[in-house]
This record gives sequence, C-alpha cells and structure tokens, in this order.
Amino acid sequence: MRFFIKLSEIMEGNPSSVAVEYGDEVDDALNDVKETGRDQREALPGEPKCVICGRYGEYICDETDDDVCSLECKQTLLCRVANRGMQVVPQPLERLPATDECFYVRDSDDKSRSQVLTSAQTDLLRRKLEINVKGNVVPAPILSFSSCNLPQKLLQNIEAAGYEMPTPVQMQSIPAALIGKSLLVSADTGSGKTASFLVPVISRCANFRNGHLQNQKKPLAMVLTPTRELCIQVEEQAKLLGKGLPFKTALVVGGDAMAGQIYRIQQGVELIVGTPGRLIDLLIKHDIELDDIMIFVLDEVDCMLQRGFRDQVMQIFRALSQPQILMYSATISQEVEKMASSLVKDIALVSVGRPNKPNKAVKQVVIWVDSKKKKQKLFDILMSQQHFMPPAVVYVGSRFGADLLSNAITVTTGMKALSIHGDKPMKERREIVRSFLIGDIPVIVSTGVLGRGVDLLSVRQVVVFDMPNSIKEYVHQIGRASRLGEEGVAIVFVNEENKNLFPELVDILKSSGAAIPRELSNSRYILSSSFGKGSKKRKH
Ligand SMILES: Nc1ncnc2c1ncn2[C@@H]1O[C@H](COP(=O)(O)OP(=O)(O)OP(=O)(O)O)[C@@H](O)[C@H]1O
Repeated sequence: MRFFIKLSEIMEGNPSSVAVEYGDEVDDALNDVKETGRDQREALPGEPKCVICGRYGEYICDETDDDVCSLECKQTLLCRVANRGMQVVPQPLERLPATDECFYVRDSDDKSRSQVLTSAQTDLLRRKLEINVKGNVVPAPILSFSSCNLPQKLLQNIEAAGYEMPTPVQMQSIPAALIGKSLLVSADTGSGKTASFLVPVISRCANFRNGHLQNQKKPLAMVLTPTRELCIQVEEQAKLLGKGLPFKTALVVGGDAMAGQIYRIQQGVELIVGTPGRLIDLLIKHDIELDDIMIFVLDEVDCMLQRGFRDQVMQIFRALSQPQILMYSATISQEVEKMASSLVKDIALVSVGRPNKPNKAVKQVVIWVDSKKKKQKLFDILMSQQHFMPPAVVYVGSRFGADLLSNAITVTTGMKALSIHGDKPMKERREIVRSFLIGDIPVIVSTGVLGRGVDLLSVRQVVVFDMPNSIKEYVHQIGRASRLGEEGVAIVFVNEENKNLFPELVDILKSSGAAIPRELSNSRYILSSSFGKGSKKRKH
C-alpha cells in the first residue's frame, strides 16, 4: 500500500484523473484509510503493530518503511524522524502528505516559480492540507516562498531563519495577503501564523518604500497584539525577517518609556507593533500620522475584539484610512467572524485544520484534583523524574497566586521558579522570559500573559494549575507545549470549581482522544448538559 499523494500528478496530470495513490486503488480508497489511531482496531496476535501506538499496523509508511495504523500516527512518525534530523522528504515537489502539518513541499529549485495550479489542483491541494477558504478571488496556495515574488533579501532572511518551506497557513495566507486581500485566518497554535502575516507586511512595505521616494517616512503597517510579551516577540521576528530591507520597526508597549518610542517613530519606521492601550495613549498625547498605514494586523483577533480591547482597537482602526486588515487566531467564533466581516468589505476567511480545537500534537492529561490538593500534586509532578519535562510553564488564575505558587515551588522542590504577570515591571518581565528561554529557570508560573501567541520554543510541557475562564484560553495555553507539530504534554487540573467548562472540556477531550477522568465524565453537569440535546436545558 502506498501511503502518499504525488504532487507531481497534481501539477502535471489531467485534473479529472488526479490520482490519490493507495496502491492501485484511487479516490475511494482514501475513505478507507484510517484517519486516527482511534479509528484503528487492536492488533491481533502475529499482526504488525503500529510503531507509534501499537494498534494494528495496517499500512507501511513509505518514507521509513515502518508499520503505522493511521494517517495520524504516520504524521507523528514523520515528525519524530524529522526532529531526529533525518531527511524524509523524498523528492522536491513530488510528494504531499495527506494531513501532515509539519511536512511540507521543499523549495529546492526554480521549478516552483513557473508552476501555476489549475482550480482542480488547487482544490485537491487545499483538501489535502485541510485548508478551507471562503470568499472571492483568493489565490491558490503557494508551494514555496520563492514562488510569490518576494524581495530577494526577504527570501534570504526567510532561509536564514531556517524556514525551508511554507507551512499550510503560510501557503494560503501569504499569496492572498500579498495581493491586498483582507483576511480572517484561523489555524492551530504553533502553526506559523506570525510569519504568515509578517512576510506579506514586510514585502509590501519594502516594495512601497522602494517605489516611493519620500522625505517623511510615515508608518505603513501596524500589528496589534494583546500582550507586551507577544508584541516583543512579533517585533523581534519582524526585525529578523526585514533585515537589510527598507523596513524599520517600532515597539509601542506600556512599561517602556514613551519618549523613546515616539522618537523612533518620528525617525521613520515602516511597522509599529503594539498593545492597544499604549498606542491610544501615544496617539492622544502625540502627533503620530497614521494616514499611510496600508496594512492593519490584529493578532489573536478573538481576544482583540472582545470587550476590554474592542473599543480601543476600534478607536485605532477609525484613525486609519481603510487599510487592508489581516486577522489571525487559533480560536475564531462565529461572532468574531461576523465582527470581522463588518469591519471590512470583501473579506476572505481562511481556516487550516480543525478550527477551535487544541493542536493534535499536544497530549492532554487531565487529572481530577481538589483545590486543596493541587499544590501537592504539582510538587509531585515537578519532583518526578518520569513526569517532569523542563522547561515547563504552570498557568494560574491570579497574579497573587502566581507569586505564592512560584515561591512554594522553590521552597518545596529546591528548584528555581519565577512568576510572571501584569503587576511586574516590564524590565523584570523581559528578563524572566529571557532567563526561562535560555534555560536558567526550569519552571515559570504565569497568568495569561504567556497564555497566547508567545513562542516558547523549547517548552514541551505545560501544567494548567487553574483552569482559565474559557475553553478558548485553554486551547491557547496548552498550545504553548508544541511548536510546528512537535509533541508536547499538557497536564490539566480540574475539579468541581470548573463545572461551567465541563461540557466544552469533555467535547474537546473526546475530539482529541484524550482520557476523561471518571469524576468529570460522571459529573451531573455533563450528564445534564448532554441530556436530550435539543430539548430544554435544566437550570442549576
Ligand atoms: N515555514 C516555517 N518553517 C519552519 N519553522 C517555521 C516556519 N514558520 C514558522 N516557523 C516557526 O514555528 C514556530 C511557531 O510559529 P508561530 O509562533 O508563528 O506560531 P503561531 O501559529 O503564531 O502559534 P500561536 O497560535 O501559538 O501563536 C516559531 O518558532 C516559528 O519561528
């Protein structure tokens, strides 16, 4: 059984006969291939076993010759192999995996420049990469960074960053954003959304500057994010990708002196990255001209359009002259879709993978534990050689709680743990994140400030000590345990106090194939919520 689709056939073949190859069988056979390990049966004695999960190894992975039970386990296998540094991509532009987020088309020669997909090929490619698109005139996904006329220097910077191939969300949103489309994009945590807006922002800004010689350089693009930490990270990545181009950035966040930020903007920058509060402050107190802003990015858009941020974001938006808007998150509700569509006419909606669901690469281990026993349970985990995988982030619900818990960890386990939250000065927050990222601190206890967007590269374990207020935030928090499909673990403490989240949490756990603690599945809050779907709900 051959376990791949040949991209060369998408590219060259007659669209009506594009073959998805599973041995000699075509299309229909696709339905028979097990998507996940859960769809597969146990192996009978003497039968091959999946090298990942041990179920019936019905298929042979072409790239490694190992037995696997499903597309999901094949993906996991390929990720592992890739992480071990083995070359598993067989031929440039030859093979495209069925649902493999971390296994992309390699851009190794110039062939891709001339390749234009027909609409049938585009549909097939989108189906394979789980890309859904709604809206008019959305270009086909790109197969390589070099296929969309990016400035040469930007291509070099992308390569220097180690990005060999675009991820699926980049494949679709980069070409669409480059032609000026406004987009609402949802894709998994850790799937490369940041570069998917930075690449077009940098390209469009650099091209504009090269084409318009002006003395006064007003900002051309603005990215808003909900936290200072995320702004810092986005600006750093923008600098890296924009190096050597006419592309300067300014960071506008609270906690840093405003004078320096204004000075920098007045010297002429292309991109402002900031939090809404500080930006409004700056706009009210100082004369910053925003009329040249042509791209407005809302990262973590669902959070940015929530009460709390929405008014500030709208105030900033109204100060701009109808820019292209790019909006991104791993969690986008219908309400956000409606709000986004009302902001801008002719918006395109792009979603990659399973919207609003946790990243499949994060294993969720949910433990029922009473509030009074949570600390001890956490200490047990941190002191267990088997279960502790530093560096780890522990998420709590309050600033005070973060301080108390980090002290308690240090006292009880002897391990260095620090807290991070909104009451700490900016300088200290920067230093804490830096020490954590370079491995000086094995455990960081955080409120929501590190819950969304931040790319904590080496983190493979998070502990959700206090469940956040919504399942959306939960999806983002546990998403810190995996980047680009690498496997991670989220240990999650739940108890009766989180009852308002039980129905959604159980749905999420079921859809991820995670074990559900007995107390949770037997809870009357679950039983009553699933009782007679469509009939009236009981009131508690
Ligand atoms: N094409 C690529 N090739 C290799 N690595 C990439 C590529 N694109 C992005 N990355 C890396 O993948 C990691 C995750 O990307 P990023 O932080 O943008 O994810 P995200 O989708 O914004 O996640 P989240 O929703 O959690 O914010 C980063 O370390 C980034 O540098």
